[in-house]
Amino acid sequence: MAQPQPRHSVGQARRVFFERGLAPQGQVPDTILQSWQRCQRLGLEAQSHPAIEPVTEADLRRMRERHEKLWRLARAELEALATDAMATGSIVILTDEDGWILDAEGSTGFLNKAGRVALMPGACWSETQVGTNAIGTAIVEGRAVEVRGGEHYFAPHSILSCSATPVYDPFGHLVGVLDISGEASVHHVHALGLARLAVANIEHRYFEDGIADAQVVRLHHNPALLGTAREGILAFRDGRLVAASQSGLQLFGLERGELGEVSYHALFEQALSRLRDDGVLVDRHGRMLHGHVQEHGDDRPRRHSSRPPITVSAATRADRADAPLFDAGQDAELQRACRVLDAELPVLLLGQTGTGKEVFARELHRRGSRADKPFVAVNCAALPEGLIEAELFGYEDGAFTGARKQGSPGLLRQAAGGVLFLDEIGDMPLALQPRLLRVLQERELTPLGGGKPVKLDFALICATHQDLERGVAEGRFRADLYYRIAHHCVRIAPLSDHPERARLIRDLWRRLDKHGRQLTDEALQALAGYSWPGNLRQLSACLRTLVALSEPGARIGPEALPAYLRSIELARVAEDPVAAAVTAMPDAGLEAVEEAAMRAALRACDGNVVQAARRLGISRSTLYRRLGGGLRKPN
Ligand SMILES: Nc1ncnc2c1ncn2[C@@H]1O[C@H](COP(=O)(O)OP(=O)(O)OP(=O)(O)O)[C@@H](O)[C@H]1O
Repeated sequence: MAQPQPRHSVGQARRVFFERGLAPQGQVPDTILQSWQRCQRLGLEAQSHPAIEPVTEADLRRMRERHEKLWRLARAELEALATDAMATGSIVILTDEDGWILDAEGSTGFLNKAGRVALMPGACWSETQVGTNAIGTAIVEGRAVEVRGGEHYFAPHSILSCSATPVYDPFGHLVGVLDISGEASVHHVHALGLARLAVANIEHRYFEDGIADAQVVRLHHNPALLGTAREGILAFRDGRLVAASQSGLQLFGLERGELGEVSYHALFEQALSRLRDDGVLVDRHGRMLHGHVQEHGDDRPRRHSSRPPITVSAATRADRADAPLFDAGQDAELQRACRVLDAELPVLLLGQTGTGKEVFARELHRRGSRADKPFVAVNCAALPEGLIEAELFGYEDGAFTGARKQGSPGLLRQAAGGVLFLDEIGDMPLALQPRLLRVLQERELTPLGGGKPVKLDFALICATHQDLERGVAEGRFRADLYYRIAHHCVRIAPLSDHPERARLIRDLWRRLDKHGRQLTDEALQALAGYSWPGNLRQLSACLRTLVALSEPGARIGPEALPAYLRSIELARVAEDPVAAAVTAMPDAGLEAVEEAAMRAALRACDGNVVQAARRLGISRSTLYRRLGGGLRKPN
């Protein structure tokens, strides 16, 4: 990164370089000196006015059209930065990958001043044409660069102070530059940091369109940062890392040039299915990362894409070996909701991901009067926005490009007589909400592309993990649709709030295992002590894996549990001193965390191995093996 230099030393450095032909080592940042040397080799004349010819309005329009994606994804950042820039008398600039300025916004006063040196839309600020400047030099260097006053190669540009950060697409290709420029006489301390943050947001948005034929993984040590620009995003195609965000690369100490070279197994110890099932994945350094997998290219972020976006099925059978479990409270909820549904009124299921909303909806279908008719489940978050309308409402022959020859009846008609389950209703695009509302009110549908209105007959269950009331308050969800679907709400509690997790685990275990496998008390205690952020989905996947990996009749102890249960959560079960030791080292590898937990437990138990092992829920021999000699033997 360019270091700010006192102005007098730049003047001196210019004299040394341009008049005496020597390298002013240490007087300007190396980046600037190297750029001056490149410009000199090109024969640029520093005291002259560079010839910058902005393109015509029509060419600029075409250029913007060609870079529509960059412009669209950068729009929100440009607008936000332009407001700040106005207040500080500076401007924000977006260029393409060659330095052609697509947009400049901010302080009108400074826009005029910058225009006098052709820092304006339609001009090209590549280093070869304009000499050392933040935009052009950032493109050459491939990283953020600050160029202040006299550090610009051409003397007339010394009125500018500019901070530029290149923008890369997920595959590591340079797509543009975001620059903040202002008066050279003012030191814009935060400009480079602001440009970097804005670019991180833009690059993050590039992944919203998905990556075709790739599995996109979003990860972070801290689950609270998932969904923000700080999460690491990695995309794998055929087991190879083909795309990544800057934070994704940083997480593994990788360079952009390594995209396409690194295999999944070089980065992770566990299979990707672990992340899908448990919401956590251990990497090659033993670090536990939280996150989720987004399957194959789509135009919106997906949740739980392991499930197909649309399924049409018959009612589930109650006598299945893995039939769901409902406690007395849930059973009462089911009975009430069943009556509501049979009265042709909609039911809304609310709950965190994996709490069992779809399982609950299927059970409602099974118990209700429409059990012999189809159950049509639509995951609104997993369907591309452009397809939701056609899939739901159907279309006539040739209604839009790509439409099937003979048209499609749409899912609303396919649900005829049965139950339509709209999962993730909170992700229903705003533009489609009035149409859905109309259909729900009129129970009649006119397919896309025209045709006769058709009478509809289905019972509606909606589900979401989102706070829809907040969605209404923030204008993301229509109030009239909300009141229509939220007639009867059922809240499904997260596992962390379950009052009797141990009993639930025992009951689930009995359902899953028919061959006498037993969980030891320690294992049960550890399982019940964990908060299960992925709820029943995570717990159920964990128990199924334990059954699959053990022999009939086996006793399953804590050593068989997944690593995330054996370390951090065991420590939490074991109360404060241990939990404190573990939470104090959020970035440490798993082994180090486990060891810290063991040592803290030993200290808390005054060196008594038996007590410490019990407290941690692990065997004495494991504690001896891991901590070696020097442990006090029990009497
Ligand atoms: N009542 C239950 N009994 C047993 N297992 C259950 C139950 N409910 C859910 N599960 C387990 O959890 C998994 C996830 O449930 P489900 O798909 O219904 O969750 P969800 O709340 O709809 O999740 P999402 O919001 O992510 O779509 C199920 O596949 C099943 O393994």
